[in-house]
Amino acid sequence: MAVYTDVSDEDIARFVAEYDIGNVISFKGIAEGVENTNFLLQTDQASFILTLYEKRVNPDDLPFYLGLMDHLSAKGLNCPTPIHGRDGVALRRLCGRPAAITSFLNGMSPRRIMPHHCTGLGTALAQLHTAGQDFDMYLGNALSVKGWRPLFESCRADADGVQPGLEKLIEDELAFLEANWPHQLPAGVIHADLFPDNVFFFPGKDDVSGLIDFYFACNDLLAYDIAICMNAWCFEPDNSFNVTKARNLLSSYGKVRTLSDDELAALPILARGASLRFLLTRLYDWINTPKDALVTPKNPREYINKLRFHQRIDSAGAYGLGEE
Ligand SMILES: Nc1ncnc2c1ncn2[C@@H]1O[C@H](COP(=O)(O)OP(=O)(O)OP(=O)(O)O)[C@@H](O)[C@H]1O
Ligand SMILES: N[C@@H](CCO)C(=O)O
Repeated sequence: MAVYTDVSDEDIARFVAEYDIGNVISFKGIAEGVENTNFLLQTDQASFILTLYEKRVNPDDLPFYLGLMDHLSAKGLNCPTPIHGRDGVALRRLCGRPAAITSFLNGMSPRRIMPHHCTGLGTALAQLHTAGQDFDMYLGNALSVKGWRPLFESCRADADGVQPGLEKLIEDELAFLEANWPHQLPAGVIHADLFPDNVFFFPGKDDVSGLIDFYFACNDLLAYDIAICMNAWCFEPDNSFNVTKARNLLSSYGKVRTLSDDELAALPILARGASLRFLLTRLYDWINTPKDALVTPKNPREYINKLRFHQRIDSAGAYGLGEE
């Protein structure tokens, strides 16, 4: 569960009085999610999400995230819209934490991922990249190549305790990625955490109905975001790679934003980087989450398997391209 900060009825009534969104009729903590405290807030006008930003979010980065959601919503992308108070301010404080209200999105994240979900995902991801091109704020990716080594150093001593040989696997992979990372590819705003729990669909529909959780968004290589999605969406629970899902993702993306030959050629290395990034953050959480914590850390081993898969790939053809 993820309600780290308790908010009383009086606190919420006082907070909502700063906005023109009606009177509170219900207010409930949301169990899903691990990073921030989220509440479903219903007023006599509409439903909203109230988020209190917890430790992992740097408060200095919040204007970027909220500004980006404002920008993308204005461009017609279905993402949470920050609600501004009567004074025009969207980012406030509640119970000692930075807090904001955003619009509630209907739809559900898919429980079982089917190939058609990956088609919708590719379209939505390319729309996000296109809509983000003229966003005028910049936030570097703290979790790209330069950030991986310090993260590794902070948990390398415990790596082999999670899986024998893991320290060497990561050390070798880091050295490879640091030497070969394709820094020159087209860049822009990326979501950077577009896992199935952050993508909504209406039942029986192929198109994405909404994207949420922009709190890892940043400026980085656009194709790196595709690699993150490929890892999160195109492997089956038994760790096998589903080439149909990958083909659907890449081909629907390409219909909205053309992928250059250089981006396509770089996909295997980007996918290795995307595997290492989530392997490292999961490894860190696995080692550092107290046993009695309210949240269960995600298993890093899943990303060892993904990394090993991409290490064996030498061209993007293995991801289903050219097979349509
Ligand atoms: N704008 C929204 N509309 C509808 N539901 C939302 C919205 N924002 C969040 N939720 C709900 O709250 C849950 C948690 O949100 P979110 O994923 O942003 O939390 P988080 O703590 O940042 O989690 P994580 O980083 O682990 O994915 C979502 O799974 C979804 O059910
Ligand atoms: N999506 C991340 C966790 C939330 O940021 C993961 O699966 O490791």
